[in-house]
Amino acid sequence: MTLRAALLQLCSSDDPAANLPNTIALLRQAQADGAQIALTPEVTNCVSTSRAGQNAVLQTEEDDQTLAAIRTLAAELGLWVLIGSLALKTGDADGRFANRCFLIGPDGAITARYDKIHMFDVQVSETETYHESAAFRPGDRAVVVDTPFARLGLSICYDLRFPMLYRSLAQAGAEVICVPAAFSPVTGAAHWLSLLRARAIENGAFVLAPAQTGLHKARDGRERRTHGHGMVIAPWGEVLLDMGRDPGVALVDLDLARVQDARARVPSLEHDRDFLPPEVS
Ligand SMILES: O=C(O)CNC(=O)[C@H](CS)NC(=O)CCC(=O)C(=O)O
Repeated sequence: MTLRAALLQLCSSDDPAANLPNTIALLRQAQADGAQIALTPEVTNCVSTSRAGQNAVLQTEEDDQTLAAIRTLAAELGLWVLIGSLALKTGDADGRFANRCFLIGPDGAITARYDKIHMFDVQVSETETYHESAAFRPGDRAVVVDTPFARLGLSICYDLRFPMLYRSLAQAGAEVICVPAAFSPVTGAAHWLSLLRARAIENGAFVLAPAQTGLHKARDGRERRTHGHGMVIAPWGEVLLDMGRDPGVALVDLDLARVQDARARVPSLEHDRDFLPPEVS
C-alpha cells in the first residue's frame, strides 16, 4: 500500500492568528497535490521567545482557533492532519502550557493526542540556552494510533534523543513514526539527520519529521532561529525527502511494505531481550 504524505515546513511567528492563514493554504495545497495525510511541525501555532508573549496569545484546547480551523478544514478536504504540536494553556496551577500533538481524522475528529514527554532544558552554546520546562509541563504517556493506512507512533522534537521511547512505539506496532520539530540550528546541524536515521533504522519504521525553519521574530523584538530540513526517512535508512531551509509543502509516496521488508532483513525488534542493569566492576 502506498501512502502519499505531505510535510509542511513553517516559519511560525509568535502570533497564532497571523500564522493560521498560511498553514491553511499549505494544507489545501497538500490535498490538491494528492496527499492523504499532511503533517505540520512542532508549535505550529506559536514559536515564542517568552512566557509573557505566550500568555498573551495562547488558548486552551477548547478555545484554540488553530485547532478548530484545522479540524474544519480536515473534514472539508477529507484529509488526515497531524498537527505536530500546538502550544496550549492548561489551567494548571503553575500556569504551564502543554506542547500537544493532535492527529485529526478526515471527518475532523481528534483521533489522538500526545503531550511531549522530554523537555529541552539545554545550554546549546555559550549564548544559547533553552528552558522548555519553565513554560511547558511534560506529558507522561507514549501514544500509538491506528489509521486505515498504518499504525502511527507519536513523538515531538527533543524526544528524538530518547531511543527507548521509539522502541516502545515500535514494540507497540508503530510502522510510521512522527517527529515534528523546532530543532535548534546548532544541534540541528550536528545531530538532526543522524538521530532521525538511527530511529528509522533501529526500529524498521518510516520517520516523518516536519520542521520549523528560519528566523522567527517575536512581537517583543526578540528572535529565535530553527534548523528546518524537514525529513522523511525510509525504514532501511534512506533519506526520501530533505526540505532544506525554505518554508513550503513537499510530498512523498511511502511504500508501506518497506516496513516489513526492513524488519524481515534485520529482525532486531524480535531480538529485544530483558537484561539486568549494568554491574559496576
Ligand atoms: O519552546 C517552544 O516554543 C516549543 N518547544 C521547542 O521549540 C523545543 C524546546 S525550546 N525545542 C526543542 O525541543 C529542540 C530540540 C533540539 O534542538 C535538540 O534536541 O537538539
